[in-house]
Order: sequence, then C-alpha cells, then structure tokens
Amino acid sequence: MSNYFNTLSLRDQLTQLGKCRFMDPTEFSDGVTALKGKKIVIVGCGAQGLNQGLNMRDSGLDIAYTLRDAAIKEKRQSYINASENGFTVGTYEELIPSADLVINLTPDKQHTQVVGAVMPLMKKGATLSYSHGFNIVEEGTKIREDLTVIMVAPKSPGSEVREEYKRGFGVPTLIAVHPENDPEGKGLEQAKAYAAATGGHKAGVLESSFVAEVKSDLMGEQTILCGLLQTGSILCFDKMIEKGIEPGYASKLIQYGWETITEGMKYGGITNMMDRLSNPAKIKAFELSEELKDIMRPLFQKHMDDIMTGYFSKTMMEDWANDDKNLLTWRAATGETAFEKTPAGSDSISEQEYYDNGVLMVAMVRAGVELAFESMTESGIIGESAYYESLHETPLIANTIARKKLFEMNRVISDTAEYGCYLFDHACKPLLADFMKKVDTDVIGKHYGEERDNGVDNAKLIAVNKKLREHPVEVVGARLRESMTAMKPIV
Ligand SMILES: NC(=O)C1=CN([C@@H]2O[C@H](COP(=O)(O)OP(=O)(O)OC[C@H]3O[C@@H](n4cnc5c(N)ncnc54)[C@H](OP(=O)(O)O)[C@@H]3O)[C@@H](O)[C@H]2O)C=CC1
Ligand SMILES: CC(=O)[C@](C)(O)C(=O)O
Ligand SMILES: [Mg+2]
Ligand SMILES: [Mg+2]
Repeated sequence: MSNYFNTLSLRDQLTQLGKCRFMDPTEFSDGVTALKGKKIVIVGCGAQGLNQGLNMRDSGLDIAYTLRDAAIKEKRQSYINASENGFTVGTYEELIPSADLVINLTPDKQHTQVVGAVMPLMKKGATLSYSHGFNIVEEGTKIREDLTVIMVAPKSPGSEVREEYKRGFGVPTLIAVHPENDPEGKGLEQAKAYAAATGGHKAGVLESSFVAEVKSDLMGEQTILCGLLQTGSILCFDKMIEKGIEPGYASKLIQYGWETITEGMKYGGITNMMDRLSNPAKIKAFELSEELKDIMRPLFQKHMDDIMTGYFSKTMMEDWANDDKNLLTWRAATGETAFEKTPAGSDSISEQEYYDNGVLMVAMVRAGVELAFESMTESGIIGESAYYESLHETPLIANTIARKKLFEMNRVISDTAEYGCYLFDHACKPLLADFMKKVDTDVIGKHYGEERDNGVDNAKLIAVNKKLREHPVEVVGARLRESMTAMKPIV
C-alpha cells in the first residue's frame, strides 16, 4: 500500500482538499431514517467508539460492539465500557457477517490489521465507516469493491461528543464518501443519518472528503488544539513558579483557564475572547500574539507541509513499527512536568479573573487559532473546515484539560493526535525560549494593568479591534455560529 494522496494528480489533490460544503440543516430532515432498523456494529469501544455508540443508541439506532478476542476474554476496559452500558458485545465472527454498517473506531495504528480481519467477514454490499481518513489516505488501504466506504468525523474529543449531545447540542462533523467505494450510491444518505445520530447536525456538518479531513485534522490536532495548549500550559506554569506565584494558584489558573477563556471564543470568536479583557490588556494581548505569530509561523507551516507530503505519517508509522517507543517515552515525560505534578489549589478564581490574570494565555490562543487557520487555508483547505478544526474545537480540547490536565487530554485524544502534539511541543518550547525570558507576571498570574487606569490610545485600540474582527476566521466563524442555535454554555 502507498500514500493515496501522493498517487493523485495535483488537480485531483486540490479538488479533494477543497471538497467542503456546509450542509443546510434542512438536509437532515430525515434524521436517522437511512440507518433505522439496520444492524450497526462498532469495532472498538474507546474514546470515540463508546461515546458515538451511546449517542447513536439514544437516537434510536441498533448498536452492538465487536471487540478482539483478548478484550473479551480478559474483560478489558473496552469490554467493560460496552457491557456496563448494556450493549451486546461479540466477536468479529459473531457480529460482522450480519452487520449492515461496520464502524471502525480502533486506533489508526491498528486499522490495516483490523480492516484485514473484518473485511472478509462483511456481507456483500455492507458499509464500512471511519472517523478519520488516515487508513484510506495516508496508508492507501484498498477496500472490497462491493462495499461502501464512508467517514463521519467528529471535530471533537470523544468525551465531548457525548457531553455536547447530552446538552442537546452536538459537535461539528465532517462526512465523506470514499470516491473509490460507493457502488450503490447510498454512502451520503448513510453518512448523513450517522451524523444526525451523533448530534453532529446540530453543530454543523460539512460534506467533505477523506483527504480534506485527514490533512486538516492532523494539522489542527498537532498545532493549536493539542500541541500549543500543551506547550502553553508548561511554559506559563514554569514562568509563574519562576516568578514566585503560589504553585496551587498557578496550576489552577492554567488547568481551568484554557476552558474559561476559550469558552468566550466558542460563543463570539476571537473577538469576544479579546473583548473580555480590559482595553489595555487587549492591546497587550494583541501585541504579544503578533510576536508569537511571527515566531511560530514557520513551525505551523512546517507541520502543514509535513502533513501534506506524507512525511509526518511516515515518521509516525516508523514509531508504530518500533512499538510506539517515542509515543510512550514522550507520554511519560509529559507526566513528569511540574504542571502535571502540581495539584490545582483551592483558591477561588472568578470567571473574569481567568482573563485578567491570563493575558498571555489569551495571546497564545489567538496566535494559535489564527496561525492554524492561515496555514490550513494557504494549503488548500477550505475556511469552514479550518474553522471547525481550529477555533471551534479548541474549547472542546480545553474541557479535557480542565478535567485532569494534560493527562486527560492525551488520554482522550487519539494516539495519532498525541504523537503529533508531542512533536509540536518539543519544537515549540525552544522556539519560544527567548520570548518567555521577557515574560513577567503582569501577563500571567497577576491582574494586568490593575495598578493604573484604563486609558488607551484610541487610534491604537481602533486598529487592534479592526485587525481582530477582520481576520477570515472571524468572518467564516460568525456565519457558522449562526446555525449553532442549540449551543449551550459549559462554563
Ligand atoms: N480520540 C478522539 O477524540 C478522536 C478519534 N478519532 C478517530 O477515531 C478512531 C478511534 O480512535 P479512539 O477512539 O481515540 O481510539 P481508542 O484508542 O480510544 O480506542 C480504541 C479501541 O480499539 C480497540 N483496539 C485497539 N487495538 C485493537 C486491535 N488491534 N484490534 C481490535 N480492536 C483494537 C481498543 O480496545 P482493546 O485494546 O481493549 O481491544 C479500544 O476499544 C481513530 O481513527 C481516531 O483517529 C477521530 C476524532 C477524534
Ligand atoms: C479529538 C480530535 O479531533 C483529534 C484531536 O483529532 C483526535 O483525537 O484525533
Ligand atoms: Mg480531530
Ligand atoms: Mg485526530
């Protein structure tokens, strides 16, 4: 097998990268009908598997789980996840042959082996589904011609797929039908019904492609969503400790700060997040983020380039072949950081204080979201897709850090995302070393500008506001958020 994307002509690469149609909510008026009464079997019951299955069953679909023999025999966590939630659990041989839809929610590293095991058992004309395009695009796996291949990819960690559904909302979702596998022309209707069953249609669905999803998803997760939140957590915490801020306070400000400040962004874009600062703090955050953008832009572009050429996938698959040596080493090292090892203190921190005392964190979020959006759209990914993958998903990832710091984030996201997060973190920390030397507690840990009045230069404030509001991520975001009528507050 070889990288499918690299076998395409530039014309076809651009066509598939550019496939991105925002679907009108009325297109989901049939709800789950296309899958009602169908036998749906999910392979794997982990972060996505369990949470998608719970939503789909609550939406009225017939869901069962098939796990590898060892998981059943040893009653592993995945077996417990499925059985304790009342689902039927069976072996491949027991459940796959009668399945109309087989949903592969195993780790990307396992896809070739899993698909090789389940595909021979699938009945003629069944459908195989993924939630990430890696196996089809980066590995070039070929699927039996009579099978339909679809993708329903939540732009969210598995835990928040369920949490947003329980709030009566959902998470933005990309759906796709693999052009090489749609023999009966039923793929799109099934993908729509599947997306509706997870609640995705309430947040927004893009009719996309396997190529567009995988290239944007890898970029978002490696940079703004996981990489920069990890780097920012560690650098901001270490700076506060260096400057004498009480460790418990510093830990709490970061652990819950990302969730708080990005919740403001989820509702009203970067503009609203920045507007929550005082005028002097907003100008300071703007200046810091402009500097951060200049420093980090080459790194964001390198990640995008390495994803587009397949170089990232090649290096990650070398680690797969080496028993995940790097992934496991980097995971252990993250657990040893001072931020991870310092419990959040008991200080009460008001919602506004997270903004006032976290100006640097606000600056990092603005810089990261804009850079990720710019790097993606400059490389052929369409703005709506880049928005979901950068701005909207950042608060969903931040929710995981609020639960149990970087440990929880790296546990819930995919191993693929975790690997890319560490790559970015290892490169970004030294890149920001000189920048961080100039940072003091006025922008992280203490209330910015408390000691002076709120006066600012009007011309400068007008210019800052204009720059923030006119960024393309704000323009496309305002349009997409109009359809998020069921969005509920988390903080
Ligand atoms: N995590 C996330 O938030 C997101 C993930 N995705 C995609 O969803 C897919 C699933 O990812 P995720 O939910 O993180 O995966 P997890 O690692 O959380 O869960 C994987 C599941 O697969 C099982 N599994 C592992 N190895 C094998 C194997 N060789 N054969 C059969 N089953 C196996 C595991 O059970 P056991 O080991 O007990 O057998 C576990 O139940 C991936 O394609 C990922 O890219 C997409 C969006 C977000
Ligand atoms: C949660 C999600 O969307 C990620 C980061 O892409 C993943 O876990 O792969
Ligand atoms: Mg993702
Ligand atoms: Mg991913």
